[in-house]
Amino acid sequence: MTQQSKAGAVIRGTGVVAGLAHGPARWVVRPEALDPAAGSAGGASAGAGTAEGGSSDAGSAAEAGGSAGAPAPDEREVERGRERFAAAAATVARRLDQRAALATGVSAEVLTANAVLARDRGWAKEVTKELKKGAAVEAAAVAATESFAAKFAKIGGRQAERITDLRDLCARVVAELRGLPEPGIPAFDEPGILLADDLAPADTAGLDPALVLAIVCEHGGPTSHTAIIARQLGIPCMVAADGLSAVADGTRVLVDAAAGTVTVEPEEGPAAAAAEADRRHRAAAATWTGPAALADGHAVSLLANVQDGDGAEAAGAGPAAGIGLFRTELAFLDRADEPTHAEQVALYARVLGAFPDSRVVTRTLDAGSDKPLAFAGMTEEDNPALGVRGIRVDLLDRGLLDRQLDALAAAGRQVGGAQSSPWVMAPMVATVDEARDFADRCRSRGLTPGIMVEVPSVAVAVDRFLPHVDFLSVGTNDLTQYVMAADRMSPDLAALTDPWQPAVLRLIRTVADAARRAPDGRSIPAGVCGEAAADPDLACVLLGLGVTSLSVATAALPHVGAALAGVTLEQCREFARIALDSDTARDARDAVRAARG
Ligand SMILES: C=C(OP(=O)(O)O)C(=O)O
Repeated sequence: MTQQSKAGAVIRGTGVVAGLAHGPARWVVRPEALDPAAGSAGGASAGAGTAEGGSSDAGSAAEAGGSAGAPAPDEREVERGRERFAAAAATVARRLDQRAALATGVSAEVLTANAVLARDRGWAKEVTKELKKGAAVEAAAVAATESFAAKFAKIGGRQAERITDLRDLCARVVAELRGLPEPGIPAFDEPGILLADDLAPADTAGLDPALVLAIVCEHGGPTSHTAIIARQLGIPCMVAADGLSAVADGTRVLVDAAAGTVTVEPEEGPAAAAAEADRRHRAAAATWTGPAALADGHAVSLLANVQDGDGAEAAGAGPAAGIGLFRTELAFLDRADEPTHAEQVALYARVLGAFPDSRVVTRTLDAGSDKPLAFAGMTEEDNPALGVRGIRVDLLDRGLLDRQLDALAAAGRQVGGAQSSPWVMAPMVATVDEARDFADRCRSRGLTPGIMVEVPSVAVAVDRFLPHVDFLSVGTNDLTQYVMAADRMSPDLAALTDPWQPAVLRLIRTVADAARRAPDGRSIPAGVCGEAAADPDLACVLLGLGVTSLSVATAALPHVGAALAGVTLEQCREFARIALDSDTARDARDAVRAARG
């Protein structure tokens, strides 16, 4: 750990909002109140002024977790503790409501959701249970919180990411019980980089982007509230930055959220220049309105990735030229039963209707691995990323894919016009047989068939697949996972699953070259719809490699569009040459970034 504090040391994490920032580190101080031991009946009531325990009962105290050694209380003491907790939680909830009223969008929603959590009856009940075991009210609050945190951690996923919200609420309630000011963000007297174990939503929602240049958390995940709000505020953000605690408050750092790095005490001149260049790029993005084109006038097909009707309509209202990836499985993740034909038609028609005159690419259900669908009939597997997922689910239930294609064809007929023969692609295709079978089933319904290029077998032998399909779309997230043999979900392997890996870029070039020279003199569209396309520098490289479209999250469109507007096709080709000529992902990124300036 100590070596990470040295000048030039690099801490790695996961970037969740791209951007670069340079400035002094400012730590959020963790409230000591969250240490259960500090809140026990014997030692935690400082400030609150009362010892919640009463008569002695060693047996119940031993069971009390945070209250070990505390005597069993009488009913009045339990009631007093319950009332004090309820009053403190109500005060915290009221303050959150007040802040929600001043906030907008996701920030307001998050603050309101946390106010609701502060009033949660289950939490209060658990606190009473702890009080009855003899815990002081603060220890009871901490123990009840930790009991829920353990349950959330067991459930995992998004629920686990709510642990931070819960602990933050608990810290606020304990501070209130002690008569102390609420814990939170330090005062910024100059712009700086906010560092934290993990940020609480109540903190993130009130951040001033003029002062907080970037956020780096030692913990947290890409879908945590911190990430969501940072994205809304446009603040570069990194999570899972292992070893961050070794960076002392006040140390100057350079955060590169796109690369997922924090450099401790970097060389001042280059760091300041890089941050300034990034600030310029972001300012250009703020004013970019499309349509996408290169500086030499070459039009670029810049499309949106969506997952439901709302997302499609939001994309339709912006500069996207269409939809390059509609992830249908994400629309049904919470469904126990397969959506009916009518439900599917309604959803697909809404998405197709968002771009009545342009391309909308629907991906058939990519169920499995990190996106389990309850109704897809999958069983638990030891190695789900290499198991039954995507088009392979057809092995379990052939009807599922057919019914989805039927619904999409019906939606296309309903919307009509340019959408009467919707583009549809299959995920996880690995063999020519699968591609041919999928294409036949699409064509028999009047659909336009394509496949994702995400299994290396397709990229390596792409010329054998081209005769069967009308378009290709490279899913760089999975392609990188499978080329590098590195789980895309593992934060420890983030350096391997970096889409700048030259081996991945070489495969993309192979695919783009082959698609341009498809059989029968055809030129088959070959786009990229993975996260790689949302990195402005890498987007330039991908165009230089010859891909025909880029599809990115709607929020990333202006960043990519503005970057493309600043370069010519010849420059993109040069960036591609530089990247392909690199030995490592980091070298490729650094060299292209330096060339782009
Ligand atoms: C776009 C992709 O698919 P997913 O939804 O699995 O990220 C990809 O793998 O790049």
